[in-house]
Amino acid sequence: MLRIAVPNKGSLSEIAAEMLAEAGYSGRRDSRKLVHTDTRNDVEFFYLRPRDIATYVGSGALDVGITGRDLLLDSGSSATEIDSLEFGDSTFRFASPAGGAIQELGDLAGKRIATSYPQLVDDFLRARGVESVLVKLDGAVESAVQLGVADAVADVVSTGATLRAAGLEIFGPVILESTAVLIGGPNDHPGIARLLRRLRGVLVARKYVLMDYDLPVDQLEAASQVAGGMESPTVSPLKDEQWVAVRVMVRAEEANTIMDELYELGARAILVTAIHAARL
Ligand SMILES: Nc1ncnc2c1ncn2[C@@H]1O[C@H](COP(=O)(O)OP(=O)(O)OP(=O)(O)O)[C@@H](O)[C@H]1O
Ligand SMILES: O=P(O)(O)OC[C@H]1O[C@H](OP(=O)(O)OP(=O)(O)O)[C@H](O)[C@@H]1O
Ligand SMILES: [Mg+2]
Repeated sequence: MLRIAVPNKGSLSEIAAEMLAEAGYSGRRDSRKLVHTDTRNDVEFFYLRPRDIATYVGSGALDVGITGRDLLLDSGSSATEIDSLEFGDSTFRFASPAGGAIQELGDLAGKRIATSYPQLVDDFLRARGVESVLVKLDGAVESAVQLGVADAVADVVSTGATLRAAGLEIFGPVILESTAVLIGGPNDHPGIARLLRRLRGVLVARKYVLMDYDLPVDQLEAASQVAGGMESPTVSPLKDEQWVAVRVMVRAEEANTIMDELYELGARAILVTAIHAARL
């Protein structure tokens, strides 16, 4: 049985659960349950704090996990990133009082930096030869400057609203671009490849749509240039031999542009439908 660590709370938990459901796995019904077995798919889910997931996976206690790249790097665990899961994006940045004395990385030398990600920040500063004092806090680090326990902060920034509200301003280089990731450890479980295929399938299903249309047969080459499909378009005969029916997968964001171009080539009855699952 494949043992999978998933976030039990926080920014990543809901989307991770949705993604696993779309990938065909059953999940816990009660949010206080910490373990759920999906016997049909031969997997066991462990609902853990996202910050702890890399520790469990890196030690081999669990086979794979879903967590944030920033949390993985901060954990110091030997777990490694298998793939990005394309949600939970955030940027990790330094911030200091707007218009104050700390404006660039070098200004942090000898200063106190509040963060919940001390390992991540320490690795970053060390690699650049900056020596600062890290003040480890559990959360709400933006208040640390106002309250006098730090001179600057290093934290997750999404919209930037929290920083602004605390009178802080981003400065210096990007510490990390983070996203939710699938991580693995020492266990080489055969179920990992299947899980990965399913999760990638969910990402494809979200990104692509199916497009069906009728086309004058002499326009087939031109239409294939507009939308070539994954391997090649599926072409079916119609009763009227001057026409064919064509089916292709296209990127959802490009669907309308492609419909416009196909229409101009003479395509008619162009239909777009959602894909519920995919294996490429
Ligand atoms: N707006 C956001 N705030 C915090 N974390 C975010 C945000 N957007 C994405 N993330 C990512 O979510 C992960 C942090 O999740 P975690 O559950 O530990 O913290 P949280 O969402 O801040 O929850 P809490 O602070 O209530 O424990 C990190 O990988 C982080 O990059
Ligand atoms: O850029 P923004 O969109 O404002 O989001 C970023 C803020 O959100 C998170 O805090 P969270 O709400 O998780 O509280 P915490 O600091 O207690 O973890 C993060 O730590 C930042 O403070
Ligand atoms: Mg938080």
